[in-house]
Amino acid sequence: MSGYERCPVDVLTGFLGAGKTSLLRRLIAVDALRDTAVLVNEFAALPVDDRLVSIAGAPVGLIGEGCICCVSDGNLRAALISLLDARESGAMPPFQRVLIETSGLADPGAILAALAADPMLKPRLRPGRVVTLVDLVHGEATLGDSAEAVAQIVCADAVFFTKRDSAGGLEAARLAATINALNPLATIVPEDVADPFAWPLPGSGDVVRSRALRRFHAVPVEPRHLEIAAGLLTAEAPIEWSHFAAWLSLLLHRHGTAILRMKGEVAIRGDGAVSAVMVQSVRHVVHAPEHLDRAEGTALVVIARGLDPAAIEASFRRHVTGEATSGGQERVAV
Ligand SMILES: Nc1nc2c(ncn2[C@@H]2O[C@H](COP(=O)(O)OP(=O)(O)OP(=O)(O)O)[C@@H](O)[C@H]2O)c(=O)[nH]1
Repeated sequence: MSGYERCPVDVLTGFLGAGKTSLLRRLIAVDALRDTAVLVNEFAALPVDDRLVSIAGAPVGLIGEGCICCVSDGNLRAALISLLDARESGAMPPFQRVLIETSGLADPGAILAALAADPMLKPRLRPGRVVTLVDLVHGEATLGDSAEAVAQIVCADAVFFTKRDSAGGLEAARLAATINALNPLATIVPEDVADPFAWPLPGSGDVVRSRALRRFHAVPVEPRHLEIAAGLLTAEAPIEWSHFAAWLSLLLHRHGTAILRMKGEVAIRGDGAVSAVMVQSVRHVVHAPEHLDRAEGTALVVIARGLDPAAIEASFRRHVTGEATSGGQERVAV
């Protein structure tokens, strides 16, 4: 039997692009993840969050491709067991807490329910806190059209608003009212708090959570993400930034509401040298590109709703890389 007590599992969730990785990086910077094993899950195949968090110097584990709540919960289970075994054998530092960053489409209620029911994990882990990030710029639209975002609110212990610098106080007040109606048990963490996991919650966390989970199961949310699909854009050679920027701007202008998220690295051709940037968009909003130390090649994940990723790829090849397409029909007219 292990000499460790049951380890709390905290869950950091929030819809695509809500700011989960950014918060993780800030927590690392203020040393709030000391003694914490971090597991990161991506919906799409490219683990770019690993690279982003690695920039901030944290050890992270990745839980494969897919969304842990409904595609690969076996992966999450295996990752947790190997973490705990490594801690017991001394192969890992003696962490006191596990923090799971879910994919933007995860249903955290399903994750916690699966962990609580697992005979191998139950004696070694206990539920911690679910913190749901809500993006003030896109939160209202997302809660209006995405069952996944609603599910993330419904099982939150705490909700933390992000992108306050890009939105007014009115959005915060409106969203707080919506959130309160969806989940009156969720505490809205004040904006100046650095670590929402450390903000005190009213009452016992376990009592609050079990009530929240009951409430969650009463809500008819379809946890499968059938109409959402991810694609990967790659290029054999570094690309011309101006071509890429023009293509992206037209694509988002025309299909911004269908393109939920784009994230990844673009290798750019320069004067005799290749540079690389991390490019991100959330719906139609493109965030400032972040320069990377080294170029590993263009690899961009696109997550779209109701738009075939193969058509986006065909458009990208035609307008940006100039590479021949494999005969896919180009339905994304940009
Ligand atoms: N203006 C502003 N931008 C932010 C803030 N937090 C995050 N962002 C930007 O929003 C984009 C998405 O942030 P991420 O931290 O990658 O979001 P995420 O939730 O991890 O995204 P997924 O893993 O794809 O679901 C990035 O370009 C961030 O720089 C914020 O508070 N203000």
